[in-house]
Amino acid sequence: MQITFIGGGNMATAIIGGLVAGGEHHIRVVELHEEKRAQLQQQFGVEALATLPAQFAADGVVVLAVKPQALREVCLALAPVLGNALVVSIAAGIRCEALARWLGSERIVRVMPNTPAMVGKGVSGLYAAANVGDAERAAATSIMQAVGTTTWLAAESGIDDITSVSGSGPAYVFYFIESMIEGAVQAGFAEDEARRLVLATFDGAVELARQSPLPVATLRQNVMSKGGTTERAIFRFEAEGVKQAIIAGAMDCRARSVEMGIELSKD
Ligand SMILES: NC(=O)C1=CN([C@@H]2O[C@H](COP(=O)(O)OP(=O)(O)OC[C@H]3O[C@@H](n4cnc5c(N)ncnc54)[C@H](O)[C@@H]3O)[C@@H](O)[C@H]2O)C=CC1
Ligand SMILES: O=C(O)[C@@H]1CCC=N1
Repeated sequence: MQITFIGGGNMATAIIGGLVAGGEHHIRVVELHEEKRAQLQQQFGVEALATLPAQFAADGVVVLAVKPQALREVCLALAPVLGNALVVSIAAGIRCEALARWLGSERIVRVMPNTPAMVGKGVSGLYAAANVGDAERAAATSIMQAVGTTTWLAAESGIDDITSVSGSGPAYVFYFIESMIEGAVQAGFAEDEARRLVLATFDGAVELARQSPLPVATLRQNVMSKGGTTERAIFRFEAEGVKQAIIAGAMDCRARSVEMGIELSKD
């Protein structure tokens, strides 16, 4: 499969990294910045172009991986050369209706990936415009499965939902990790050791949650001895509204996805 990425930034790099590790595809990247082109070429051995190619293979897939604010311009430039290629947009917010209008094509799949794709542990939500066929859906699934797990969403609004969970979720987790590292440093550990301990704690806790038949809340309660140390920490989190803040943050994230769709699809 010929896969052309438009935009070679953070998310494209994560997906390309996963695809290259899995082998087999012909990958091209169109990227404005020379430094990033050189980096992509050197790191992954992919073809890196400064401008859009003149044509795409009939079974080609174009992955739109620029910021949502740049998408309209990119689509308008792409329209005359797109031919029959399938378009996979990973941009947050922008609806199929706007993409179809700009591209003059309805062969569109929206995907909400996440950066752990870089290490083969991505989570991607997929949604296809109404008249996208099974072969195109299978092509999009196979690209995203090369870098992690996939789930098809029945409604386009599911993309807003999953953005607030797995799309943006790695940042929530990194925020928690950062906070625990800062706590460990305050407790007296050197930065390196703090990082190692916190990451191992996350690894262990996630693996336990994965393997255990118990609800996550029970696993938490099992750490909290009555009158003990953990209880003191969790009581503080509850008093400070940490859980409510995380839930509210995720809801704000979802609302921003809806808002971006409206804001950036007008023209
Ligand atoms: N970073 C993340 O965790 C996730 C990002 N996304 C979506 O992925 C898209 C890209 O996000 P990031 O990779 O974080 O942004 P980024 O800013 O790292 O990458 C965008 C790249 O596109 C390039 N670019 C801009 N205009 C271009 C043009 N006309 N032609 C070719 N290249 C052009 C830029 O030079 C930049 O390297 C966004 O639409 C975002 O909503 C989706 C899921 C997760
Ligand atoms: O923050 C953003 O807008 C993008 C979409 C999901 C993750 N990063």
